[in-house]
Amino acid sequence: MSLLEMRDCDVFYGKAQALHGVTVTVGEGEIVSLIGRNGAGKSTLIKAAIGLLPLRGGTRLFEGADETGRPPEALGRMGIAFVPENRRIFASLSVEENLRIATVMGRRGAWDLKRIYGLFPRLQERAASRGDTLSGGEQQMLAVGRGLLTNPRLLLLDEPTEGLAPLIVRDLVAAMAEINREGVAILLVEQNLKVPLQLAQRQYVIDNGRIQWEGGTEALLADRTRVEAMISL
Ligand SMILES: Nc1ncnc2c1ncn2[C@@H]1O[C@H](COP(=O)(O)OP(=O)(O)OP(=O)(O)O)[C@@H](O)[C@H]1O
Repeated sequence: MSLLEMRDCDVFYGKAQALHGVTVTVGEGEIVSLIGRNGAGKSTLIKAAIGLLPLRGGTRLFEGADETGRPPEALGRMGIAFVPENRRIFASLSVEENLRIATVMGRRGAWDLKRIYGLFPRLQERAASRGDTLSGGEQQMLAVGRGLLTNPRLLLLDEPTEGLAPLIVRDLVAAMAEINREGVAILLVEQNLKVPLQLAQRQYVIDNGRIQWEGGTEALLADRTRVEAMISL
């Protein structure tokens, strides 16, 4: 049974249809990528998955239970954490304060402050620094750390490596692999194949609001030229 299943989803903005019968599943403990260029429908799917946008057709299932109408407020209890593209860091709070307020949301479990600092030593070094003094990479680490402190079973990451230097991306990729080894499933949204090919077991390519390609990572490598054409700008 899938942890998350978005089945045959239709989503509209007013009269404009942004998703057409999209099906995406994430199994327990899996890393799955959703890849597509600007405007392909990635954010729309994530917003529908967390209940911010209603489905006009289709269903949203979590562990097989129909959660189609569940509001985003229920996410933490369902065991889903969402790390948005803009990272949502509190600028005037310190790193540690940003982390501590996340612990009041969601569920109690194995992820605590000490383990977040173990995963991202850089955050411990910067524990007393204000959110608005962090580099892009540090902000992303903090955003992921905050998500983990809700002890999710599924982490939704919207373009986590966008605009970051290669060395920082390498650290984040290692951290995501470690998070997954601890049993957390990840839905990774990206605009290119680089990180998905390193991390994910299964891949979906979306364009024009439709899933255009899906398969395992080996199959993606074999079909790389065709897939690159689907996501090039
Ligand atoms: N609030 C909105 N109102 C109307 N149309 C929207 C709205 N948000 C997105 N769209 C449209 O829906 C389609 C899908 O957009 P979406 O933001 O999901 O793409 P995306 O793949 O996430 O792109 P990006 O990488 O830029 O975030 C696009 O055609 C976009 O113009």
